[in-house]
Amino acid sequence: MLLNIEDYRRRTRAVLPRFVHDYIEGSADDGHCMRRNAGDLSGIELTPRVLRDTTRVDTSVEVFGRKWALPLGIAPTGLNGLVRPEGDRLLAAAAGEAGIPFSLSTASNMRLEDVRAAAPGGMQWMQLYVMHREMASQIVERARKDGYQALVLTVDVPVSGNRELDLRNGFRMPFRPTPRLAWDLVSHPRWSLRMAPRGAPDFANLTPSGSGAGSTSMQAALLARAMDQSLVWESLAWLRGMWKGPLLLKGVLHPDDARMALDHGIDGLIVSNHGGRQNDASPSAISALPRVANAVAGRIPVFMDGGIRRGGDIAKALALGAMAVFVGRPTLYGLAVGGQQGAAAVLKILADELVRNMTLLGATTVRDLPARRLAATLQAAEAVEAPDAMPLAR
Ligand SMILES: Cc1cc2nc3c(=O)[nH]c(=O)nc-3n(C[C@H](O)[C@H](O)[C@H](O)COP(=O)(O)O)c2cc1C
Repeated sequence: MLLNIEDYRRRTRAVLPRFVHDYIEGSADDGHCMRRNAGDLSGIELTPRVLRDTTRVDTSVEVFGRKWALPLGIAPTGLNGLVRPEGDRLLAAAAGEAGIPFSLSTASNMRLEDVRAAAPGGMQWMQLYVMHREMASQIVERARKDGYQALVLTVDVPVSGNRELDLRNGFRMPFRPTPRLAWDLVSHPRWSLRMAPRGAPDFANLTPSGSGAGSTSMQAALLARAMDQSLVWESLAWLRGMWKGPLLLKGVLHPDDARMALDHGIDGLIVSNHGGRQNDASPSAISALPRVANAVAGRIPVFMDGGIRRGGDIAKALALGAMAVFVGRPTLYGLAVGGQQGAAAVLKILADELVRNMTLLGATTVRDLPARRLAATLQAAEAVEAPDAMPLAR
């Protein structure tokens, strides 16, 4: 029975070849940071308030002038096409149906225009990796023309984290099957048959027009996450010159960096350690969240991702100052198990759990969730005081 995200996670192991499964599940070094994300979330307590009218529970939230049905979005993940053909489009459609945003990765396997066309009424954010400034400019320009609503600059990948599972599996781009990989494919015939008509997915946004896959060296550079390491705070003016809409930084954990972001006119922050895939010594996202939220003091919205596996985790993050959260792996599990429907089912599980949790907490809107009202116990956040109120969107 697929009752919860953990059920989907387990099923994923059976339906995907090992190298794809390990790519999703993998973390940096020894996985300490990834485990901290989950462990610190589990250590947070929210004390219910009783005898409140919870006949109607409203999970919606307004972000940058748009209404989200849930305080939840899909985080950018590269290589969704390895999980299912056209995985980017399927996830975007699932998010659109659920009334929540989808973030498209620079490392997507479909052209950003095609993803947008597949869910034109939906909310889509474009995630940016800067490998070459010229290429990044072209992606930003295309995203602007095509109506992407926010630009998310990922700042926690100056180099790739050490993903030893991928190395052991011989996973690289362009995809070249080794005997071991070939055996992996043969033992997962359904996945292989689904992939066969299109061949191995490649990165689809690396040429100016978005047609063709870009050079082999560019493909390899993106998989190796060979970023422009000269990107600094001052470089943000270059991005701002091209992008007038909401500009967010993803991967901020330190309160001083949050203050720097304010000084540089950033519109929103995503507190994230990349799902434990980058610096294994990073704090859990949930423990970093209240410090960042306090530093920002409601001036811009703060989001969070990393380890969200239950609706109750969403409530915890909102209690500690997030306006909304994102999930990375959970919707990939759904995609792996059941395509668009599977991703939709995962979102529904999280939504139903959130409604139940809010009801149990006596919270009828997301504004009832901030910590002081619920007497949250913040072991994970040490002595840092939880923010008083939800930050307001500008
Ligand atoms: C398979 C995979 C690929 C990812 N690719 C990207 C990416 O291309 N860009 C990015 O900013 N973050 C990427 N991330 C990080 C996610 O956006 C997000 O921060 C993380 O998955 C959240 O943790 P969770 O998986 O525990 O929900 C990726 C994560 C996974 C699991």
